[in-house]
Amino acid sequence: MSEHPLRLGTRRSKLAMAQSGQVADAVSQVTGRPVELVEITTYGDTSRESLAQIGGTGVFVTALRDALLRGEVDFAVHSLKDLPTAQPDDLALAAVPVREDPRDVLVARDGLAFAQLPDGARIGTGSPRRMAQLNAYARNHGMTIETVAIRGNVDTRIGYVRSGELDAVVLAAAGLNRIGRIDEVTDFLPVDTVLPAPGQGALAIECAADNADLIAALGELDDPFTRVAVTAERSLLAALEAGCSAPVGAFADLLADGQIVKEMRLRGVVGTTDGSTLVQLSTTGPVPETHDQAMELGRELAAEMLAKGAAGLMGERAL
Ligand SMILES: NCc1[nH]cc(CCC(=O)O)c1CC(=O)O
Repeated sequence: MSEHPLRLGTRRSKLAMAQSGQVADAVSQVTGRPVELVEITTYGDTSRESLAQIGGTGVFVTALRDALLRGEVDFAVHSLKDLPTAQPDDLALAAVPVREDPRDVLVARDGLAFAQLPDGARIGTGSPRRMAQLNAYARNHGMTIETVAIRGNVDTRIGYVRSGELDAVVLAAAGLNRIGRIDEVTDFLPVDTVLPAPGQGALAIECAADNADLIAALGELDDPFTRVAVTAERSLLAALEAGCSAPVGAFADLLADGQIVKEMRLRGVVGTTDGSTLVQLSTTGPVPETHDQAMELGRELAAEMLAKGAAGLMGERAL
């Protein structure tokens, strides 16, 4: 391949720079070419409006995609959970690298775990999905908590705890891992308590659909299992006709019998943000071998959830 560096378009937030830097290293290993980071500012980075007001996390993605399509950069790295479920024809999802910790975590004052929070504890999160599941858990365990809508980068969010304004905030483990702050976690929330966002913990490496050489080179970083798992999770989200700011959680994992992987399980949840109603279901089937099979698993679970009233619980996107 030629000598000129590959240009990786990235947002300039700490999280984006960290994950782009890690992927840049991996890409230059597999391609033998240097990779340079090209910083791109997105509307979501400068706006103080809430995510729902500016149209969801898709705003973070659009500016990077525009730069790709204009040929200003060769590829981009996204947090998969921020990617809209519809893949544009002119862009290729060249690789989904192996997923890291998909869980949500608590960063609380005084090292407190979730179960140790006092009555009336104020917990910050901007995510209706997290609110719905935390409030449902509290209701079912005789706790009273107050979920408080916040947004901002990781520093800002953890800052609310350090300043004493909130008792705790909820964040994704993967993000804290990538920026080297995982030691500030005071509780890892099991996926049985809080199902993560579809695709949480996974990255997406995207480039122009007509760049076959680059697609092939980046494909070295693809993890086929992560890809089918997140495909099923995102298919569920799409079939519920929900966006990335909807109160929808989904997680696909493997069920093994000893060392032998038997099946894939897909779990999904939708709920009201106050936690008074949750529709939570799971389905299990053969590990999908194709994109279409993974899509089908997501659609099947969505149909069952819709039959149980899921559609009526998704009107809360404004939170
Ligand atoms: N909502 C923004 C966002 N997008 C991706 C991550 C974390 C990394 C990931 O889930 O892959 C975060 C931060 C968070 O939710 O705490």
